[in-house]
Amino acid sequence: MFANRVITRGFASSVASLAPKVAVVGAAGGIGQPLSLLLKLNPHVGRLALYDLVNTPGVAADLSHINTQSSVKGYKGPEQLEDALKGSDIIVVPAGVPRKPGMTRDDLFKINAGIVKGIAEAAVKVAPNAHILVISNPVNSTVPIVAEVFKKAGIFNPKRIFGVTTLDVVRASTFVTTLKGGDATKTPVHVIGGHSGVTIIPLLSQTGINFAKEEVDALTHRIQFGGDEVVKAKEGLGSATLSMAHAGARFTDSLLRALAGAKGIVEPSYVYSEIGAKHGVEYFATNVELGPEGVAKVHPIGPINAYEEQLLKAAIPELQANIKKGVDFVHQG
Ligand SMILES: NC(=O)C1=CN([C@@H]2O[C@H](COP(=O)(O)OP(=O)(O)OC[C@H]3O[C@@H](n4cnc5c(N)ncnc54)[C@H](O)[C@@H]3O)[C@@H](O)[C@H]2O)C=CC1
Ligand SMILES: O=C([O-])CC(=O)C(=O)O
Repeated sequence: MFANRVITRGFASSVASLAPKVAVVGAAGGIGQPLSLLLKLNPHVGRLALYDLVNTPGVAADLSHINTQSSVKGYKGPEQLEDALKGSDIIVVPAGVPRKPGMTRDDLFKINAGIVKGIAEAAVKVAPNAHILVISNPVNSTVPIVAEVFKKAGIFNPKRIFGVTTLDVVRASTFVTTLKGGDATKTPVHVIGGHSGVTIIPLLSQTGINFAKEEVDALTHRIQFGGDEVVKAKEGLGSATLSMAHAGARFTDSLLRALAGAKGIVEPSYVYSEIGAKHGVEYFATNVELGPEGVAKVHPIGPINAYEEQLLKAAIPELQANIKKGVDFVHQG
């Protein structure tokens, strides 16, 4: 259900329509700009609010000339953050610094933790019912940061906070079909765990495809470290932006459709999870069925083989440490 439905008139239309509001925080960045473009093209978006510390008036002016139904408004600087978020149904957060070669996602914590915490605090004030889609790394820690800010305010709703891990399944489908053939758009791969290195656990046994042991090793490594391929290729100029914009737009589109009542929409996401709790972690990525309230059902891991059991075992201590770091940051910071 949309948190903040309002009636507005669509572009060039005399018919009043419901207008879900999506805010993008970090909208002028490498992910933010193409993501905002894809959202401007999405017919389910009614109002697009673009927030960043810099350049958003220009990005908004540019996108506003596209003849789709949604309105676009730019907001710049901390004094405009609350106005940008106010009344949002969905807040997508690709704000913060990206990796350079040699860095881990956890190395970004120092800068990005404070950025994400500040955005969550503003959301608590002006958009307490918004669904928050966290892209900023390290996702394993930034999702707990958002959750703890909402818990502190006494309004935590686990159905509304998502770590966007869609890029992991997008990559997994691409890499599997590159090796084995087939249509990547019709070859889903269940990827569970978190969003960094060994915490990314592809469940290749669930694809129904036969792999040799060396193929499983190579694919697992490539899916776990796909982000590093892009960081290396960009030679210090950042990490994945275009593929991430696609992944973020896909997740936002799925959620918008589910909020509007569409059934059977399943996307992977790193969420507060009873499935995770069984393995000793509060947050865990698995397939999630989306519904009118956000998370409708967190799907179980499903059958896994001995190889994947080992991957899971290796992931848990790192995930626990990443989650604790995020939780502690909110209570100490
Ligand atoms: N979840 C995932 O699968 C992925 C996550 N990422 C992460 O997304 C984040 C953004 O990456 P890029 O767009 O490439 O970086 P970028 O540096 O190109 O853009 C980041 C934007 O955030 C803005 N920003 C900084 N502080 C802000 C604040 N307090 N409020 C609002 N905006 C603020 C900057 O001005 C900049 O425009 C990084 O942390 C990166 O690691 C990147 C790829 C995939
Ligand atoms: O690798 C990075 O730092 C960005 C990211 O999360 C990804 O591409 O999966």
